Amino acid sequence: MIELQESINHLNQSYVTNNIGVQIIFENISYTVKNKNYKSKNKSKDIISNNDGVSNIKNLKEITILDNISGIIQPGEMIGLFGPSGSGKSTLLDILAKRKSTGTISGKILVNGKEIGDGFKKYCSYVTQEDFLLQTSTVEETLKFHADLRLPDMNEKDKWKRVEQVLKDIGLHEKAKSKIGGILPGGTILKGLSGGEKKRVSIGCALVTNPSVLLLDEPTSGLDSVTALSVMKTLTSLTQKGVTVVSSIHQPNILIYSLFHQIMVIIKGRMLYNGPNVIGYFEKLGYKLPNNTNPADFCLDTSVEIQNKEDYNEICSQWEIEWKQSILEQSLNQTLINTSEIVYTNTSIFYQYKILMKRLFTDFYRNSGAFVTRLSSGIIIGLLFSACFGRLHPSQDDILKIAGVIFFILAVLALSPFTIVSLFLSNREIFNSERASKIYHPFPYYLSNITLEAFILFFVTLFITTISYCVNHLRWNFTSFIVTFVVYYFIIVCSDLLVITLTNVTGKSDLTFIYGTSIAIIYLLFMGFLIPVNSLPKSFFWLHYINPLHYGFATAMVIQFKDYELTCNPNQPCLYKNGNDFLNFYGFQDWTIQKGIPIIVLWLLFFFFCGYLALHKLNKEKR
Ligand SMILES: Nc1ncnc2c1ncn2[C@@H]1O[C@H](COP(=O)(O)OP(=O)(O)OP(=O)(O)O)[C@@H](O)[C@H]1O
Repeated sequence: MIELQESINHLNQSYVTNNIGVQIIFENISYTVKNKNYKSKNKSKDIISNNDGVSNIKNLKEITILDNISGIIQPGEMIGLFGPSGSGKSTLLDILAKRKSTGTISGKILVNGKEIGDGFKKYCSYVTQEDFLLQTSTVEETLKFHADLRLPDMNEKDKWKRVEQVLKDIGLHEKAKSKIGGILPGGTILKGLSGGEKKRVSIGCALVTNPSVLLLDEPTSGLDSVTALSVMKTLTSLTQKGVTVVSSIHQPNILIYSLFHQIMVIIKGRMLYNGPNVIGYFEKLGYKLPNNTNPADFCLDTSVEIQNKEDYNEICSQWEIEWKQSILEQSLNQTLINTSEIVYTNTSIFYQYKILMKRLFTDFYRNSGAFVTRLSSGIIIGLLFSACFGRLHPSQDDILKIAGVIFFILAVLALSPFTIVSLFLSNREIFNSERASKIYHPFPYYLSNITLEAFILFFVTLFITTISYCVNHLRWNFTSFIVTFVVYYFIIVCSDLLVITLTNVTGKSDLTFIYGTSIAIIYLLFMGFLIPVNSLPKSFFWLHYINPLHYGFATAMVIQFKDYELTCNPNQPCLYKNGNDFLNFYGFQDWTIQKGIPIIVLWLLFFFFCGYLALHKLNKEKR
């Protein structure tokens, strides 16, 4: 008993040197999801009415994906989860890892005899089928990132020791300083690790907490047989240290098959077999392994054959009775550590922000091409249009051109953030995967991204404003310049946040462009330059109220024209004797900087929260 308590204490201190043995028993697990194709007019036909599979499914309100599935996973064993495609392997792994965010789950999961608790996250890790890794990070940085966020109680030195140990465990000690590599947002290819090595890094990320249970969804998919074997051998070496490994797998070769201590076979959401001798069981059912046949292939072929039989449900029910009577009874009597005492602690939001900021700036530095492109396009556009307008004078001839410069700068600032759509979408997959692992809260992630964006936009705006001021000779004094810069900066950040919101809402670049450009066109049209607000048709008048660009334009115009002396040409009619007359024409005579800037800040805050809500609530990966 004392030994068991010591193990728990070790685990609660996070830096575990020995794995606790973890047994998982799941009993009568069912998982149903709402049928999106369900037609309400078919409500009365919930009962299957004909033999056409598609129309039958349409008649069902709910689809059962797992149906009363039970099984046992013993400590320190390697379990292979077999079954035809779509049988429910990934669903079962998701449920065991507590990662299902949709549907209804019923049944019981016992970890060492006790109901699964929150501490499970501390000693269970999950490796998804796809590798979601930041391309520009090195192997050791990737592992350290996970160590920083998953081992809150450990000091820096011990975290590095842990990273070293994991590098050895996954056999990538030599590649510690290599970049992950892959296609960067924007299309540049960064040379890095092979597919097998990336998979090892994904496994390594799961291993930093020294988990006692490792769940893997098809860790060998997309790998050649040699690499697949080497990955599976790495997993086997973990079981020798006491880790329980559960892995779904498609058609492993005989060498990989022989590494499994136990096999679970699922067909159509039901458990067909769970134990060490699947071949013997199939023989009992009348299916004999032919000579020179890979047992894994035989296993899959047989399970497909059984699932196509009309009585497959009875065969599964028969197995369940057998399993409950023989295996379950014995397993319930084992003495195991009470894992319900293990607590899971998260790192603080500030610490998460710091770690995410560090990774983001390293990524930014290493992939600064996107930044240079954004900056240079800002400079080129600024130079081009400033040169077109040329040097402007406070005269009747140039007054409209000065307003045109202000309008054009705001239009450029409103449209330029569309360049970030692909960057946000590519990082979203990594975010979704890390969020599912619950290693950080979405808020510090969002805030760190906005911080970086604000940093980049600062320079873009500074260049455009300075170029325009210098070339076009706008009203010059230091305060005017600074206030104009602040207005422009807030407007570009507003547009950026709007694009981020749309990206998070739609999740697709084409939709973001369609909605974004439509909004931008409306904003530009009702900004107050092309049609002064007091000339707007009554039915559209309200549109300028919900237009941050209008407030930006009005404020920038006031900075430029309030009490501005204008010269008149004696040979031409003098339309505006001074800047105030011109502001009057646009309906900005009562507008002030003190009114404009707070309203723009409120818009900024509004888009900031919209962007966050879209990321937090609408961007959830539905599993
Ligand atoms: N949330 C969900 N909503 C609707 N259908 C779902 C949901 N989750 C899973 N399914 C369906 O349940 C079935 C089982 O899916 P699952 O991914 O678990 O199968 P699998 O055995 O892992 O398949 P594969 O080997 O091809 O990856 C599939 O038909 C899948 O489309």
